[in-house]
Amino acid sequence: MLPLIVVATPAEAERLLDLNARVIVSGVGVVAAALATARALAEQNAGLVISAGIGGAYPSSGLLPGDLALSSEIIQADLGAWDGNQFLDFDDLGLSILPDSPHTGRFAVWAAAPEVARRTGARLGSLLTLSSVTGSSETAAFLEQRFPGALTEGMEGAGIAHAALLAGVPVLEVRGVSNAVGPRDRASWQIPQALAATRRGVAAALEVWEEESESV
Ligand SMILES: O=C(O)c1cccc(C(=O)CC[C@H]2O[C@@H](n3cnc4c(=O)[nH]cnc43)[C@H](O)[C@@H]2O)c1
Repeated sequence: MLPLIVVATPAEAERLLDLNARVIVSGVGVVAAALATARALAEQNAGLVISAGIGGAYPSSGLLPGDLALSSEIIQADLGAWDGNQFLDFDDLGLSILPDSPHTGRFAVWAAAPEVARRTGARLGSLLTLSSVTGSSETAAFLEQRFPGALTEGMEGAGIAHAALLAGVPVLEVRGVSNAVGPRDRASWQIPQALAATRRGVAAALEVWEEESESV
């Protein structure tokens, strides 16, 4: 079973097409990503799902454009309710993303993620998914405080993880850092460096997956 790689845009797919995996382009955002992943897994099963692409790094992570982040956990960070200026998450609200069991939108990942991080020198930590790009230092600080140790944000990971969970397939998120999370400064985004980092992470994940598959 080939691994499935899900990216948001054709530019993110371009550098991955020669790898030994099926690559699909979902479109941007958590819903587009979930739907595309669910459809792809229904068409053809996969042994591993990789959510890959560029992302923003939280200032306290110390990550810079061109660096690589891998998920130890994938968190759907904007699930909840505002009560005045207090944010209540699904734990507080007693809500679940699943119909018949508790799940707050914090997704466990593939057990080999630490090995991929070791081989690449990537940082391993929580990767957040949001429906919009954070555009202020205040919001970045709020998210860092709610999710201590969070490395990056993107817009697709949790949707891909949700579809993978329903299909019973392990998932990993790989983000090459293109920008710092904070005030919008699109001109400073370093996309080629981020795409190169993404490829490095995905290639290492496939290497580990192939070794694991050969040993069983
Ligand atoms: O602000 C703009 O002008 C603009 C123009 C083109 C693209 C964008 C995006 O925001 C792309 C979102 C896309 O890239 C991922 N991404 C990259 N950096 C971040 C971030 O700091 N926060 C959230 N998502 C980010 C995301 O996964 C999307 O696929 C903006």
